[in-house]
Parts: sequence; C-alpha cells; structure tokens
Amino acid sequence: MLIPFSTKNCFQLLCNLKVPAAGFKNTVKSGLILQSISNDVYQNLAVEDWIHDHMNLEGKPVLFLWRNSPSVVIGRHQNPWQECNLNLMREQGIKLARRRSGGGTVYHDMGNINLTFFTTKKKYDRMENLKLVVRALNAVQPQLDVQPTKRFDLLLDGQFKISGTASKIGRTTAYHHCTLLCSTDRTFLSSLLKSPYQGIRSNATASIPALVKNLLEKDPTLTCEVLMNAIAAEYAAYHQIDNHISLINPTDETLFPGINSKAKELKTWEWIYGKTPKFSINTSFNVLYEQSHLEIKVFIDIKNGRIEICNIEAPDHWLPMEICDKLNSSFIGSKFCPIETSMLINILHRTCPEDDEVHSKWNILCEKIKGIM
Ligand SMILES: Nc1ncnc2c1ncn2[C@@H]1O[C@H](COP(=O)(O)OC(=O)CCCC[C@@H]2CCSS2)[C@@H](O)[C@H]1O
Repeated sequence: MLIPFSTKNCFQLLCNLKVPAAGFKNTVKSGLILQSISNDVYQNLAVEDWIHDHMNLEGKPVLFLWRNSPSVVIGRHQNPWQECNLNLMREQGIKLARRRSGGGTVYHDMGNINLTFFTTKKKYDRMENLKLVVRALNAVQPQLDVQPTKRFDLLLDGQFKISGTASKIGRTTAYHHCTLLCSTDRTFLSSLLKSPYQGIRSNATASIPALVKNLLEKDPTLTCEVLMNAIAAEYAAYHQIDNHISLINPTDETLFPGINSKAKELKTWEWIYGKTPKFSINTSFNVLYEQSHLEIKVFIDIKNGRIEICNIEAPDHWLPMEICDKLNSSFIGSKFCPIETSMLINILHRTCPEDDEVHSKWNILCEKIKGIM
C-alpha cells in the first residue's frame, strides 16, 4: 500500500521529524533527508522496506543516511557460506543480514556510511546519485580523485574502492543504496569476507572482491560526520530543499506503522540462511583416531538452508555403513546450522544409549560437519 505524502501518516511523519510546519511550507520544495538514530542493521534495512512499500515518492525523493554496528550484508541471491567466514562472525558477534537488493557482500561498521536514494522508478538514476556524492566529497576536499565506474563503484585514485552499489526496483518506486568507506576496520573487513569453506557448488551471485581504502586514510579531516553533512548539503542544494537532516527512530510505530514486524522478518533464520539458492558441498576431512588417519568424505545438498541429501562416508572398518547411514538420515530436513546439528546428535545418541564408541565416532563426525556450517 502506498501512503501518499499528504495523508495523515505522512503529516505525522513530518511532524515527528520535527520539520516546522511553516518552514516546511515555505522552504521545502520537495524531498526529505533522513538519518537513522539506530545502528541496528535489521532495523535500518526495515526502514528501507517501509519507505519502499508505503511512501509515494512522486516528486518527493528521499535520501536516507544510516550506519551500522559491525555486520556483514549479503545480496538477495547470495550464499553466506560462500561469501564470508561464519565461524569468525559468530565468534566475534558480527551480525549477518540479507538485504532485498541484489549484488555482492559488504562489511559495515560505524566507519562506513550507507546512503539510500529513494525515487520513483522513472527518476531512478544511479550515476546521478554517485555524481552527487562525488560533488559532496570534492566540496570538502577538492583534491580528492574519486570517480564512478561502469559498475557503479566509486574509486579513489583510480584503484581503491570506497563505495559499492546495489538497488531494488519495484513496481512504482525504486531505491539505489551505496556504502561509503570512511574509517572502517579494513583488516577485519577482509578477514570476515574470506570464506574458509571448500567444495561449495552453487549458482548464487558471487561478490567481486576489490582493493578498498578509507577516505579518512587519505585525509584525516574526512570523518563520517563531515561526510554525511556534506552529502546532505549537496542533496539539499541539488533538489532545492531545506538542508535539514531529520533524525528518525526505526522502531517508532507511530511514524512507520508495521515496521517492527519488517525488522523481525529480516532477522529470521528463514530469511538470512533459508533464502540461499540451492547449493551442494563436496569435500573431505582427515580425522586422527587412535593414532590412525581416516579420510571422511562428505556430499551434502542444501535447499532453502536445509539438508536435502546427506552422504557422510567413513571407512567401513571404522564406522560400519549402516551406523554411518543412521547419522546421514538424521540430518535430512534439518537446518544447515551448528546449533541444530548439536541438538540432532543428542537425539541420535538416545537411540542407542549404551554404545559409547559409536557416540564418540558420531561426535567426531558432527564436530567436523559443524565446522563447515
Ligand atoms: N563497505 C564497503 N564499501 C565498499 N566496498 C566494500 C565494503 N565492504 C566490502 N567491500 C569490497 O567490495 C567487495 C564486494 O563488491 P561487490 O561489487 O560484489 O558488492 C558490492 O559492492 C555490494 C554493495 C552493496 C551496498 C549496499 C548498501 C546498503 S546495504 S549494502 C568486497 O569483496 C570488498 O572487496
């Protein structure tokens, strides 16, 4: 449902945004600049969904500025096991989010700015938006050499990526969102975006790795605050609107009715992992058991994030096939996820409570499988 700008809802939006009514009438021709007070990636992505689904952007473009606590954001059609180090992320408490737009995987932290340009489908123009960002950067530092590329990245000094782009085009409205690296932890970025998982086969969209750099490394005055203000000023000038950034709270249901359920959906396992395009894993592990080396072969098919086919093969003298197959069949239908695997093995143990040796061998196999989840 589109909620036009002039409805009660939008009136509320503008009031709550603290835009003085008179000032709004006199100075604002069209458009809004919003900035989130939240650093939660799911809440901020929910704001994008809400604006996309409910606002009538005809003649009233919106710029949304937002930053997140450390998170990895994958594209709509990507495979997180292929794109990032999920074990490291869990260890470090890094959130994983799947966005609704296509494209590759990026890392966000408080040193990365996200910009979402909302327009009607007709007015959607990524190059125009990127040129606006370049003008803003040059307004604060005229010496910066920043250029948009054909794939809508922004490159610093002709070689370092400082911004990546993705977009979503709906029936009537569209948005183009991009990152801007100001002072992100680059070491962390590259270690998180390196997948340790081997033998994955899939048709999921693959990311295009690039050399990245922070703007602050080029000029220490280019802080996130300076950059956000510069972009807002350039946006206001370009659209001839008031240079005012309205702070919004993405959990405010009076402003965005239904937004919390959008954030909740974006946080679910079913959305983040379950939307992964079907894939398979063909790999092997070496296991040391009582001084001998064993080779364990693994073939797994995963659909909607759940195990569809599972063939774990151990040497028959170590674990007879029928015992190994009990483990294989217990995996069918379960989430490709270490927590679910731990629960599953506990249930399986209860089917033969007295056999400690089998338990320990199943445990060894499960620990190995959890390592690739
Ligand atoms: N934050 C950030 N900014 C720019 N480039 C990055 C970033 N994080 C990682 N990278 C580099 O880009 C590639 C992936 O490039 P690739 O071109 O595959 O993907 C993208 O650029 C997607 C951009 C999505 C922007 C959205 C805006 C709001 S929510 S996320 C990655 O391997 C790194 O080398």
